[in-house]
Amino acid sequence: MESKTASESFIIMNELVLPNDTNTFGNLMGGRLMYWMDIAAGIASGKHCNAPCMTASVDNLSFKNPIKLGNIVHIEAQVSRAFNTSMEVHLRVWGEDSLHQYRYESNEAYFTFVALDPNGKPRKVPALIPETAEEQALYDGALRRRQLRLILAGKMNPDDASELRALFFKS
Ligand SMILES: CCCCCCCCCCCCCCCC(=O)SCCNC(=O)CCNC(=O)[C@H](O)C(C)(C)COP(=O)(O)OP(=O)(O)OC[C@H]1O[C@@H](n2cnc3c(N)ncnc32)[C@H](O)[C@@H]1OP(=O)(O)O
Repeated sequence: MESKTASESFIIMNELVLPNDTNTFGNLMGGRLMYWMDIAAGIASGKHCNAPCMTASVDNLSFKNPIKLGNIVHIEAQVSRAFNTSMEVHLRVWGEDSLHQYRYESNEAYFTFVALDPNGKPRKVPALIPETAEEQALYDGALRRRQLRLILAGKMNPDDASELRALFFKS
């Protein structure tokens, strides 16, 4: 299976915040943003492995700034590392006020997607090649984040999380 570069999975998604997307403060509902982020991450992971993918997990999502009614939601998604059948997708979100021409950071998150075969079972994905320094840093950190999320999901024994343990215990 041929490896693919990180940038081959890069996508940008834009949405306009309409009244039906907002809460009583006139800001974008968090749940609506998560819905769009899920779709963006699904497209990016599908581009990497050329197969249908399922959301396996979403890492902690904190909302730095609300996105206002009438503003544009700008989502960038790119696979940061591929494992065996799963991929970590890095997402960054900005709000854009196109009238006054400025952009503000809204949030950042990591989603994990699993590629599925025609029987709906996890299937192998191509390895990912980071090319830039930023992609390399995301790639390097992905193993630690994977170990943490698998421990929290009860799918990994903390004793086996060597990369994560190395952060706390220096030899
Ligand atoms: C054709 C080209 C298309 C291109 C363009 C497509 C565009 C198309 C756009 C679509 C955009 C919509 C995208 C929305 C997608 C949904 O909304 S999907 C709906 C929500 N998600 C679900 O319902 C998933 C339900 N869960 C499951 O089906 C299964 O638990 C899973 C996720 C498939 C995992 O299966 P499993 O039997 O537990 O398998 P297991 O062998 O233990 O683990 C498989 C992998 O999952 C990982 N994993 C399992 N649990 C976790 C966890 N909690 N955290 C992290 N990783 C985990 C494992 O580490 C393993 O990874 P690898 O080590 O192999 O790399």
